[in-house]
Amino acid sequence: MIEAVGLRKVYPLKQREVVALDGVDLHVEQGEIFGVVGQSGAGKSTLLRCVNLLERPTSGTVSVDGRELTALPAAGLRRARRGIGMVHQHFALLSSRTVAANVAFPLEIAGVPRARRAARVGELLELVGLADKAKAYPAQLSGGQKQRVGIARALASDPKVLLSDEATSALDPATTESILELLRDLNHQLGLTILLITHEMDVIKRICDSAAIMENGSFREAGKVLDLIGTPDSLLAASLFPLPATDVPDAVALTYPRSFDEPLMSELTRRFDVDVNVLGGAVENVAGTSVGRLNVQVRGANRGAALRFLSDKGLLVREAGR
Ligand SMILES: Nc1ncnc2c1ncn2[C@@H]1O[C@H](COP(=O)(O)OP(=O)(O)OP(=O)(O)O)[C@@H](O)[C@H]1O
Repeated sequence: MIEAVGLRKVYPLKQREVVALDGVDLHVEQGEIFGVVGQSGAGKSTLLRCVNLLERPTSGTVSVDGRELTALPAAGLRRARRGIGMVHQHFALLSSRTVAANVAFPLEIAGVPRARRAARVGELLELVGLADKAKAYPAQLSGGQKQRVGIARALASDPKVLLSDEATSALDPATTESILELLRDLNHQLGLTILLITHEMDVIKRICDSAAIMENGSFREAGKVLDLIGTPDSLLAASLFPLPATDVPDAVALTYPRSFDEPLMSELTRRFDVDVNVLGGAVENVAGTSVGRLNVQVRGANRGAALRFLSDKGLLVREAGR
């Protein structure tokens, strides 16, 4: 659905050049939520702006829904952009307009007649759970409600793709959760493809099907979240489930790349007569699967065979202690 190939963006400054994107290949499938995570300055916002061509890449191509945006003339690009909604970190609402008028704004610009506009705004406010706030002004809303208005406005032209620029960074944890849930619901209900940028690993854990870790203008790692977690030495797995360094003897770091029905640890102690002591870590539900990483001390004469058993079962096993 979104295909970017060899994206480079160089900002020429007076003294030097800033390479904000350094050869990014992005592949977002239809109907998935793809999260790009990275620290400040990694190039995330530049990437998002290059995807809808708010910013023209220095080189490389961008296609959305089969159309190469980088090859379109200005009028074609304006039309294509209607198929791409955008949600902003600080909501970007017009303070002098009511909630309904904010949501109607892109429809007015597109020349949609008044009656159709009103009906569509009603549907959109219903969709984001704000039907009772149509006449309120942005100043009368909470942060989460403002972001719901931002989302409704982004969906006004019925886009197939939604770009989210740190949509939850200005929100408290409970509100973040409810906005992420809304994005997940919209993704399911409307088949909406979502490309989001975030600096919060939790956002990736909560709602993303695929993810990329961005550093210095390029992707260090990209793919399906569950595949990446199951890849040995995955940076994403280590970032999603950080393990403290341990100097406990005979410790191993175990990665669970999928759910296991059987009680592996009790089977381990029974079959191999080893002592197992969980030192730390977490296993959590990601995309309906229990995945995570644990530091576990495994001691006993059959330790080697016990670890081989875990690896044969599909866990990733790494020596962690001395
Ligand atoms: N208009 C611009 N002119 C010059 N340099 C820019 C411009 N926009 C971004 N940059 C530089 O490009 C690099 C990437 O910036 P970008 O905003 O894309 O990163 P980011 O990962 O989104 O960071 P943040 O999370 O802080 O928004 C940074 O070094 C930034 O200073």
